[in-house]
Amino acid sequence: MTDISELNGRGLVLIGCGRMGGALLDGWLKNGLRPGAVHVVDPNPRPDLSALGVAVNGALPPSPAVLVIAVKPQMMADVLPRLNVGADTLVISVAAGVTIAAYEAAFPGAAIVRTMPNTPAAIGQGITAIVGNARAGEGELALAGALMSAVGRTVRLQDEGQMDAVTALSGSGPAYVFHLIEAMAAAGEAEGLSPALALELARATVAGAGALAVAADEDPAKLRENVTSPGGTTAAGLAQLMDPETGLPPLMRRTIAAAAARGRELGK
Ligand SMILES: NC(=O)C1=CN([C@@H]2O[C@H](COP(=O)(O)OP(=O)(O)OC[C@H]3O[C@@H](n4cnc5c(N)ncnc54)[C@H](OP(=O)(O)O)[C@@H]3O)[C@@H](O)[C@H]2O)C=CC1
Ligand SMILES: O=C(O)[C@@H]1CCC=N1
Repeated sequence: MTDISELNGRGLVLIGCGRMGGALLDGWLKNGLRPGAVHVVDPNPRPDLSALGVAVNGALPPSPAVLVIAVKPQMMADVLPRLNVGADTLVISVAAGVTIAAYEAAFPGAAIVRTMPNTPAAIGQGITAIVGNARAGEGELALAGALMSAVGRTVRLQDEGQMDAVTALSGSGPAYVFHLIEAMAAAGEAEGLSPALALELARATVAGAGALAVAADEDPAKLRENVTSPGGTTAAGLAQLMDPETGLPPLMRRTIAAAAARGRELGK
């Protein structure tokens, strides 16, 4: 089954409808999941859910087709023991760090798919990495892929061991890019631009460069070279940014290593 509207029969339960769970839910509803087929559990649910026809904090179906877990990793010890799933319920997690083994302990025998989406999912431009346990066959992986494809691209991992690095790169990555926008705007202000103009230029530059990086045939290194005139302004800026000791590469190395290490800690 790879059409998410086919979930409309047995339904989907979403545990945690915050920033990530909410973005996923919006994508599913836009892509054929009936609101009446969705049950959300959340202590402070979004006010629009009931009006949409989504069941909120009511009795859960005993054997939904899919159970999606989108609470903070720190909540798992409290949340997982309260959940029951049917023999053929597919359990999908979006949580950082929490391992397939932890879900297998909570839901013995269940098909588990661990995923890592990111917040551009809110506009259908996310990227989600997907890996399943031994019980998750092609059908379950395809269903998880269909759900995540509703909010952007998907990639399958062969090895769950890659998930902390993926989380550090693409899961957390949007925050790094937003901080890049903040830092570029602040630097523009320091050079005399108004805050509004600096932010507009920084935002549009990152958006345009990101779109070009995806659309162009050339790789990012060639796109960078295309901007860089010998002896020009870009070369002067890049000499700072690409400094092997103080530039972006060692900083990004430390950034992603720290995020991946935190993912490993959250999984303990
Ligand atoms: N945000 C991101 O960029 C990404 C997040 N993730 C993962 O998604 C998960 C959720 O993160 P995020 O959406 O950012 O966090 P949020 O805090 O925005 O969402 C979590 C939601 O779960 C609710 N909640 C708390 N306790 C319970 C409970 N016992 N039962 C049901 N719901 C509960 C929270 O309610 P309340 O706020 O009232 O406590 C909140 O609405 C995390 O595991 C995170 O690792 C994955 C990829 C990217
Ligand atoms: O910060 C976090 O832990 C989550 C996981 C990836 C993005 N946000």
